[in-house]
This record gives sequence, structure tokens and C-alpha cells, in this order.
Amino acid sequence: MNTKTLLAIYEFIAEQSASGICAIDKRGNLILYNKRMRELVGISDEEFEKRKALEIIDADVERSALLRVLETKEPLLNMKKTFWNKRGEEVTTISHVHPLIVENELVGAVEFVRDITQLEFMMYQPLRRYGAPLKFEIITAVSKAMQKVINTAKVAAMGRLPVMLIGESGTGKDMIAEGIHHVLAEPNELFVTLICRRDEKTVLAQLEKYIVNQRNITFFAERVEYLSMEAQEQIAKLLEEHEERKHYFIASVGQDPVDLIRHGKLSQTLYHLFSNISIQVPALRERKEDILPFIYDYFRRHREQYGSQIKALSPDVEELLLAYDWPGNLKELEVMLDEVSTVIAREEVLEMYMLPAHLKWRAQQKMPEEKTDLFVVMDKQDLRPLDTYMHEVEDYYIARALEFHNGNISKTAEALGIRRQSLQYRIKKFEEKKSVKTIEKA
Ligand SMILES: Nc1ncnc2c1ncn2[C@@H]1O[C@H](COP(=O)(O)OP(=O)(O)OP(=O)(O)O)[C@@H](O)[C@H]1O
Repeated sequence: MNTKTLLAIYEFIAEQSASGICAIDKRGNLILYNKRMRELVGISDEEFEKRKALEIIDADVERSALLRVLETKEPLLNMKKTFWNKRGEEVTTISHVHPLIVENELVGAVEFVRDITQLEFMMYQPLRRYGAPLKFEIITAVSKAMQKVINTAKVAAMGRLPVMLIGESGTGKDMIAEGIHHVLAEPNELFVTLICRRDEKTVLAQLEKYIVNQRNITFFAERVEYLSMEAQEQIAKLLEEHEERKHYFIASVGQDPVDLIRHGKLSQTLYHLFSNISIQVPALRERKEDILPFIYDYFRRHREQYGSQIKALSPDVEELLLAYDWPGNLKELEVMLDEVSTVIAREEVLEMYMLPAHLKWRAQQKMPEEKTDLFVVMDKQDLRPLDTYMHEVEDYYIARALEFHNGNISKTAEALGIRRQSLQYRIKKFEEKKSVKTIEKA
């Protein structure tokens, strides 16, 4: 078999693999990015074919473990990562990165990525690691919108009225459901979560088993829209047949139930059984007042539990975290803080260089207009050394140019009349400078 045929076969196998595969050569150039990998990062085949996505991938690769493996020539195994992809979907992966060595020479690196998002959804309950029951007091709710949510939830609990919680993933619906359970008028003995992302046979079997239980149970059917219409109808039937009023029911959905019903994803009968009270839990970007209090609550828990020293944010980190749109809501914020905490030893302040690169990159795309008055000299005291001023102007100019071209490196480089690599180099320098500045400050 000739090399061309063999190569076509290998390409086909890589493309069909159930794992994401990404490989680079020893200079860091992308040589393989298979279909599963594109699905995981949320890039369509069309975008990829038009090579529109390449800049995004380049930027990710530049910051990835692949480059580390090129440097060390040592494999990196079992790395777990949760991120929000280009479509804003939450993805959790486990990956292995290996150096590619041919005849004792390093020729590149390859990463194999396994998607464990569904598994993670079932397991992820970080506040439980602190051991306390999930009561309302543990929920960070400083914004008026969240206080209204909690107050309405308490009213439902007092009247034992079935509740439908509506909100994006990671907004805290799970916690609110359990919070309601803890303040129910005539308390229930058990809180049972029906994880509807799990296979529906298990969900139905669980409900059938518990509904005839002697004890009073609070059932929380989490994200019912993941069940087939048939399974939803079966659940509705089981609930209607259950005449005793000793159990209590809460359900959650990830988006507007009316839209879900219209698109055939939510049973109208089931919706009516839960919707005595509907509670809309707002996305974090609509209640940014909760971001800093949540971070400080997190730091406090972390100090008490793990003896860390962390207690504050540097001003630029604060600005960045407030500007970001948090598609994964508080869950994304918490995952980010978990990631950061693993590298914090004795630091008291969270600085820019400690933030994960992928978050900085995404957040900087969302930053509000830079303050142009930075460059206006009104007073003698505003004067800075010329090279500092010129570098600041350059950074600002590049950031604006990138913004105008939606982060597209090729188009920005063309508009600025510089080479693509040169632009990438400047962006990298710009980020390094920021990290150094924060280290100096600390
Ligand atoms: N207001 C909050 N205060 C403290 N922690 C929160 C808050 N909201 C969310 N969290 C944290 O985020 C995690 C994810 O939230 P939760 O599972 O309740 O979201 P959800 O809206 O039910 O998401 P999904 O729709 O994916 O089930 C929680 O386990 C908790 O650790």
C-alpha cells in the first residue's frame, strides 16, 4: 500500500474517533484537529472548512498543555478540565497529552480528549464537599433579583406548592430546590433528586420506588426537558395517581417552558403539575452584584476548610471578572476558583497571572471600551516615560483592532499592516507584561 493511501486511511480513522484528537508539530503548528475535537470546542465543520476557526484554535493551542509537552517531552496524563466552548456550552473533559517521538527525535505532540460532561453533571455538587446541608443561608443572594427568588421560594415552601425552577445551567436551581426542602411547612424526611439527564429508565424506576415509600419525600426532577415526551407523560401519570399529599414536588428546566412546550421538549401536562409557582432564576450576567460576594464567600469557605490565605482580588482581576459574561453562570465562576485554588499556596490576593489563560482570553474579548482618557494628558502629573506611553498606546490600538475584527487574527493583522505571527507575538507579550505587572505589585 502506498503512503498516500495509508495516510488517507489514518486520516479517516482519526476523523471518526470518539475521542477528540489534536496534534501539533514541533514548531507548534496544528497538524490534526479531528471532528470530535471540533464538536467539543463548538466549531462547525463549515467554519472549520472555511478555515475561519483556525485563529481560535491557534490561540487555544498556544496556551495549551501541548506546548508544555513539547518543552518537557514528558506525557501529561488524566488532566480534567471544565470549560465553556465557543457556543457557550459547558464541557468537561479528561485528556492525555503525549510527545510524538520518531526515531528518538521529537516531532510533535498529540492530545486525546474524552468527553465526561454528562458524568460530571451527575457528580458536580461542590458545596456538598463542605458537609453542611444546602440551606438558603449558604446561597449567595445579594442582588435584588436573587433575593426575590429566595423570597418566592420560601412562600412556595410555606404553602407546600409545587415549583418549577427556570434558569440557565449553573444558576443555582439545584440549591434553591434543596433550600425549599429545608424550610417546608410540615418538613419532609428525604430529598430525592431525579437526574433526568441520566437514562430515563433509572429515573422512572427511582420515582416508582420512592413514591410508595412510607416516608415523606421531596422530589426534585432536575432538567425534565432531557426526558423523552413518553417518559415525561409517564411521570405525570405517576404523580397524578399519587393522591396522598405527603410528598412534595419540584422540577427544573433550562429555558422558557413555553418555548420548550412549543418545540415538543416539555410535556404540557407535566408542566401544569409543577407550575403552581414558577421561579425564574436569572443568569449571572443579569445580576453582576452577586459576583464579588460569591467570590468572597468562596474564599471564606476555602480558608476555613483548607487553611488557604486568599482573601482579596487585585483591581484588574476584579474588573475582568465583572466584565465577563459567565455563560456557565456561578458554576463556571466556581470551577474557575477551584482551578485557581489548586495553585494558590500562601498568596492573599488573586492576581491576573493566576487566572486560567482561556478565561482571560475570553474575558478580554468582552471587556468594555478601554478608557481612551488614559491617553489624554491634562496635567504635568499625567506625564509618563515616552516608551511606556507608546507601549500603552500600542496595546490599546491592537486590542481595539482585534475587537473591530471579532478577534480574527488574520483580518486584524491585515488591517494593521503586520504579519499574523507578529500580531500573535505582540498579543502574547501584552499578556506576559500584564502578568509581570501583577507579580511586581504583589
Ligand atoms: N447563589 C449561589 N450561591 C452559592 N453557590 C452557588 C450559587 N449558585 C450556584 N452555586 C454553585 O454552583 C453549583 C451549580 O449550581 P446548580 O447545580 O444549583 O445549578 P443548576 O442551575 O441546577 O444547573 P443545571 O441546570 O445544570 O442543573 C452549585 O453546586 C453551587 O456550588
